[in-house]
Amino acid sequence: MKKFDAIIIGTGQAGPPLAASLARNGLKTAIIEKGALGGTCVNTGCTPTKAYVASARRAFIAGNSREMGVNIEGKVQIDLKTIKARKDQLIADSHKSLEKTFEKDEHISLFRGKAMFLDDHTILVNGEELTAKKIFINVGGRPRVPKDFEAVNYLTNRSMLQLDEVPENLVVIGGGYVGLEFAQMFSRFGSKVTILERGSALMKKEDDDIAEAITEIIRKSGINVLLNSDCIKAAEKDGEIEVTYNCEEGSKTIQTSHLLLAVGRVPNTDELGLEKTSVELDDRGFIKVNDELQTSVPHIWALGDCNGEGAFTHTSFNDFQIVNSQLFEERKRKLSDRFPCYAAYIDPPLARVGLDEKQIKAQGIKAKVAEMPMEKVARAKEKGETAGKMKIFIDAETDRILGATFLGTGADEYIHSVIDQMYAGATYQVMRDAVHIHPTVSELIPTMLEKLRDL
Ligand SMILES: Cc1cc2nc3c(=O)[nH]c(=O)nc-3n(C[C@H](O)[C@H](O)[C@H](O)COP(=O)(O)OP(=O)(O)OC[C@H]3O[C@@H](n4cnc5c(N)ncnc54)[C@H](O)[C@@H]3O)c2cc1C
Ligand SMILES: NC(=O)c1ccc[n+]([C@@H]2O[C@H](COP(=O)([O-])OP(=O)(O)OC[C@H]3O[C@@H](n4cnc5c(N)ncnc54)[C@H](O)[C@@H]3O)[C@@H](O)[C@H]2O)c1
Repeated sequence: MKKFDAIIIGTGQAGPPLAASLARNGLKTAIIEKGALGGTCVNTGCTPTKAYVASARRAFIAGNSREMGVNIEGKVQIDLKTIKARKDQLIADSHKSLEKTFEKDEHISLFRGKAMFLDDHTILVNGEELTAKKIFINVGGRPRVPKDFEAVNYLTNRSMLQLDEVPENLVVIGGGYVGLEFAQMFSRFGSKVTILERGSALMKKEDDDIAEAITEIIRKSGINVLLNSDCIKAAEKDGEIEVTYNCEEGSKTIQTSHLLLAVGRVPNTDELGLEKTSVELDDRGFIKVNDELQTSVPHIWALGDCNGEGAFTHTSFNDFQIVNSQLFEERKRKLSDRFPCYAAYIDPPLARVGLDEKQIKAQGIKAKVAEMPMEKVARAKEKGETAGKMKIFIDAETDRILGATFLGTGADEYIHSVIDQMYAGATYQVMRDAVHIHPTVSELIPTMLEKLRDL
C-alpha cells in the first residue's frame, strides 16, 4: 500500500490546480488520470470547440462581407485538416504545460490509469493500492448516448473533432450548447445541417423570448431546425444513417452521412467503485456535496461536473478555489457564494449571469426589468451585427442586480461588467450612473437601466 497525504482522481479543471496547491503546502499528493491530461475542456470541450468556432467565424466573414463593401471572389475553401492541426497544437501545448507542472514538483506523483475505490480510504490504480487522509474526486462526465442510437455509427463532441473532411450532411440531435455550437460551425464550414430538438425552441431552458431569438438566428444562418421532434430513432440504411422522428403522428425520415448526438452528459461516477464507499449519489448519478464540496464522507470531496453543481470550466475551477480556501486560506469560500454564469458560443454569443425572468417569476421575487434590442445599439449597427437583445433584472426591494441575459455581438465579454457588480453587491444605480466608453455595446447598459419597468 502506497501512502499519500492526498489523492486526486482526474485531471480536469479542478484537479491540477489543487494538486499544485496541495504540493505547495507540503502535502505528498497522487493525481490519477485514465485518459488525456486536462480532461474534457482541454481535449474535447472548450479549447478545441472554441478554436473551431474561430475558424468558422473567419470563414463566415470571408464569404459574407459584400454588404460591408468587402467582396472576395470565388468560394471560401475550408481545410479541415489545417483547422484540426491548429486545434491539436493548442491541446499539445496544454498537455506540455500540465506534464511540466506534475514532473517538476517532487510532492506530486502522476499515475496514468483508471482509479477505483476499494473502500473509503483505498484506491486501486494499475494493480497498486494507494491510501490518503484526503481524497478529491474530479472525474467529469461524458456524452449521453440514448439506447435508440447505440446501433448506428453516431458522432459525439469527441469524434466530431477527429473528422478530416467536412461532412456533406450533418444531422444534430439536441439543440443545447453542444448541438448549436457544432451545428453553426459545421454549417459555416459548408455542411448541410439539420437540428432535431424535442423541445419547442432551441436553448429551451432560457427565457422564451431569448430561446425564440436564438432559434431565429440559427434558422437565418441556413440551418434546418426541426422543433418538437420527439421519439427520434436511427438505423443504418444503404451505407447511410436513416433518422426517424415524430414517430407517433406519422413518422418522417431524413437520410444523413453523419449524425451528432448532443443530448446532454452523464457523470463518470458509475465506474469508480463508489458502491464500496459511503459516498452518496443523487438519482442522476451526481455525487452529493455540501456547501464546502465535501461528500457524505468528510475526507472525500467532489469537484467539477461530477457533483452536479455546475457544468462549466469556470464552475469546476471555482470548486478548486472553494476547497483550496477551506483547506488553506483565511477567507473561506463556499458554493453558495457563486452566481451562476455562462456563455454559449454561437454567433452572436449568449451570455448569462444570475437569475432570468423564468427563475425570478418561479421564485416569486418582486423585480424590475430593462431591455434593449441590439438593433438600437450604435456599435452593433456599425459592426453590421444587430441580432439579439439585452435584458437585466433588478430586485425591486433592494435595488441589487438579480441577473442579466445578453444575446449579441461580444456579449460573452461585457456580461462581466454585470457579474462584477453582482459580486460587489452594488445597487443598479452604480451601473446606471457610470460613464462607459463610446462606441461600445457596454455604453447602452447604463442607458437601458434608465428605463426599468415592473416585471
Ligand atoms: C463540446 C464541449 C464544449 C464545452 N465548452 C465549454 C465552454 O466553452 N466553456 C465552459 O465553461 N465549459 C465548456 N464545456 C464544459 C467543460 O468542458 C467542463 O465543464 C469542464 O471540463 C469541467 O470538467 P471537470 O473538471 O469536471 O472534469 P473533466 O474536464 O471532464 O475531467 C475529468 C477527468 O477525469 C478523468 N477520469 C474520469 N474517471 C476517472 C477514473 N476512474 N480514474 C482516473 N481518471 C478518471 C477523465 O479521463 C478526465 O480527464 C464544454 C463541454 C463540451 C463537451
Ligand atoms: N459554451 C459552453 O459553456 C458549453 C459548450 C458546450 C457544452 N457545455 C456543457 O456541456 C453540457 C452538455 O451540453 P449538451 O448540449 O449536450 O446538453 P444540453 O442539456 O445543453 O442540451 C441537450 C438538448 O438535447 C435535447 N434532447 C435531449 N434528449 C433528446 C432526444 N432524445 N431527442 C431530441 N432532443 C433531445 C434537450 O431537449 C436539450 O435541448 C452543457 O450543459 C454545458 O454545461 C458548455
